[in-house]
Amino acid sequence: MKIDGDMLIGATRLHGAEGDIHAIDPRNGERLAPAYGGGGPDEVARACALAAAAFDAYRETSLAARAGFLETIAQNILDLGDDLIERASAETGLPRARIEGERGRTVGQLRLFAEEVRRGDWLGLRFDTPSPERRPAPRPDLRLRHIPLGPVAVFGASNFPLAFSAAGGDTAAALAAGCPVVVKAHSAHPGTSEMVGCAIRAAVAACGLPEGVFSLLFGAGSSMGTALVAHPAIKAVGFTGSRRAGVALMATAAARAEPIPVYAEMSSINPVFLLPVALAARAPAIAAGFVASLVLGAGQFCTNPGLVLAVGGPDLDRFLTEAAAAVAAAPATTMLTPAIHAAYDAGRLRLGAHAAVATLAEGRPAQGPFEGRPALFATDAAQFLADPVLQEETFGASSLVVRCPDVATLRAVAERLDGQLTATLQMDAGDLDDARALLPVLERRAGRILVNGYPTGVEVGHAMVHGGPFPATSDSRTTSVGTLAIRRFLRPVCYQDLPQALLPAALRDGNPLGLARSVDGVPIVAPAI
Ligand SMILES: NC(=O)C1=CN([C@@H]2O[C@H](COP(=O)(O)OP(=O)(O)OC[C@H]3O[C@@H](n4cnc5c(N)ncnc54)[C@H](OP(=O)(O)O)[C@@H]3O)[C@@H](O)[C@H]2O)C=CC1
Ligand SMILES: O=C(O)CCC(=O)C(=O)O
Repeated sequence: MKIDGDMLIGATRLHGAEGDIHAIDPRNGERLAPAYGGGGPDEVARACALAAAAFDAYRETSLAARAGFLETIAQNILDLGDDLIERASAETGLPRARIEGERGRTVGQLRLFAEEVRRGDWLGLRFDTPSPERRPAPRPDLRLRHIPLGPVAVFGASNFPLAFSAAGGDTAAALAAGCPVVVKAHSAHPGTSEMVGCAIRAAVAACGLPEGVFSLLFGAGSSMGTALVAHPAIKAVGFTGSRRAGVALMATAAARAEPIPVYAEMSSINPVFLLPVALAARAPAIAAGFVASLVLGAGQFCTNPGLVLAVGGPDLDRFLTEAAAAVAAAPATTMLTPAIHAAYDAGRLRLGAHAAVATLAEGRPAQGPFEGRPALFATDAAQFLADPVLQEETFGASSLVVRCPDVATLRAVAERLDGQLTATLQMDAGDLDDARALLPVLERRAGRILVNGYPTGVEVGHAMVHGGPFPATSDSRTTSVGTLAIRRFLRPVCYQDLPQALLPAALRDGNPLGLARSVDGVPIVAPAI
């Protein structure tokens, strides 16, 4: 597919005039054509006006039509074929197989949301039956459904050019909810974004939807991204990236005349707790699994295991020997962008130079210009607690092991951790009491708790939570992966004593759409239709 470097503002292609953006192939540092013209306030205003104009029509599309739209996007992405795989690989340095897997996840995610939309449970229909005879006051007829919030701004993530970008989880969830979407493409993969944007735009046209359902903008985050979040038509924001940018967007959203929710997924170091019985029984196997997770994708996952906590002693020493050997044997790997590589190297060198930190191993030296060397560091619990810098995310394949004198200290350290996306326990049956004591702490700290696995690799499903307390995310009540993510873009509306003719179909007597509902607090499953 030919790419032009244009923004997609509804059905119009437009080349921005606010400075050129070039993707860089991080495998060799070469600039990739074409140049993408950055947009400014005019393009933001145009995309937002179209999105606002599309909202009422789009949000009242039938569930079947909306699901069909999501499925058409999925098919159109697949139809981009190898061009998409090659471009995404060139723009990110991620290998083909990874991009192919990510495309499968992206398409699967859209299809899962299509099923979710059709089922309609997310409308959360509730009925309180009226009681005109009730004294002292009659009870009104109350009916509740959830409606979409309005146009959503989505920021593509550098580390998932497909699954967390133009047609990624935030876009899929917002479109499923009935919200038009304006994407601010990540400047690292504009070509991939344009291709996927075209696939969405073609689906908009094929499904007969208003053009403003989807727009794609290019431009600098700090100017155009900020203008997008500040625009009055935008009613919510989905973001995956750095804590700095996420916090800036939260501040912009909070300072608006009408503040709006920002769902930002930011930084997490994903602690892995090695409990004593498991460590004694299988230190080498745990080390092998841990290092595999650490170096996966050059460590460029927000679920990367950046912190390990264990009780010091010979069993931990065995783990460290094995893990250090595996890290030392691991190759340096191309990182997503020159800036991400530079930030990783700076973080790795800062940790290595920290007076309270020992360098246990570094991976093989870099061969290419933007390759990151894996690294493993160690400190002890007292030092870790004394310096908050040691809790900061080093985005890449770097991890810090914290030696604790006993299990009570392990728990005390857990109490002091920032909010996390995940917390992992390596445990055997003999660790159950320690695990039970840790669990309430981990529940307060993390969105997902795993046993005997590793945090990288997030399953897209109905029970997944990819979220957690700040700074893992800006709103711990939600998830950015899985069908529950649709809730971020909905709000409840109660209809009191409306005549049947005025009620939305989902709330009319006789359940004409055949949807699940609760009546006077009692759930009633959807009839099979
Ligand atoms: N938690 C996670 O999953 C991830 C964390 N990161 C962290 O982020 C670092 C940088 O990576 P990157 O992906 O570029 O992440 P950034 O957070 O820097 O950028 C993400 C998006 O936000 C935009 N942006 C940047 N600053 C602002 C701002 N002040 N106001 C509004 N929008 C802004 C960027 O625009 P522009 O296109 O102009 O850059 C980009 O579109 C990594 O080194 C890593 O530490 C990265 C990826 C994922
Ligand atoms: O590991 C995953 O599948 C998702 C991770 C993620 O959200 C991220 O790295 O930004």
